[in-house]
Amino acid sequence: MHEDIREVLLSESDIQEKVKELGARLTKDYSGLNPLCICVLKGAAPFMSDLVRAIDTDLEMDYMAVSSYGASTSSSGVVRIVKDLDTAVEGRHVIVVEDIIDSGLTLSYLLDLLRRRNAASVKVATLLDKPARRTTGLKPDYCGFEVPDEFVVGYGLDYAEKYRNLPYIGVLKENVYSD
Ligand SMILES: O=P(O)(O)OC[C@H]1O[C@H](OP(=O)(O)OP(=O)(O)O)[C@H](O)[C@@H]1O
Ligand SMILES: Nc1nc2[nH]cnc2c(=O)[nH]1
Repeated sequence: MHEDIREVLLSESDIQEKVKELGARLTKDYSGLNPLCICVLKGAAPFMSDLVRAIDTDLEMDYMAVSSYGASTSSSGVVRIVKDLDTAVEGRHVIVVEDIIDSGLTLSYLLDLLRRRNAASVKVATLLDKPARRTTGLKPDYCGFEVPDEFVVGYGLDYAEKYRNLPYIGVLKENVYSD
């Protein structure tokens, strides 16, 4: 799989250092609040699992899976819940954990839903932000890195379900898409 990568944008140590930094900020901001960290499957799973271990205060974890209809490398904005939360969010301080915000459509839908369920607060922690493609006014509260307008893979992010287990973030060679 490494041979399919044209360029590494963020190395494993870049990512791990940033995760520690975000964890320290979240520890400070959420101490005593017992936040509910919601991982948006599947892409955010590696980030969630590293991030929660960098947060040094009580928290709970839950998982949600949504699917957006559309082409494999872009989001259509139509979102369907594939797996809902097991936890009631009413009155909870929620942190939505994402791997990437691109158009922002997936997250806009989720934030609306969590607010309608009367969460006490809803904030967003994302590893990557691709602001060039935003079609909503959404801005993450905690963000690891801004990335250019390119399709990235690794550390949870896939192309056709591959590359999620790369420990770094990279861009694929052109021929991978045509194969
Ligand atoms: O800002 P948007 O344009 O809505 O795109 C961002 C969403 O796209 C990716 O998920 P994807 O639908 O690829 O599912 P996956 O996490 O299971 O790979 C990513 O994990 C975000 O949830
Ligand atoms: N793998 C991957 N999924 C995405 N979903 C939205 N943007 C991206 C991206 O750049 N890479």
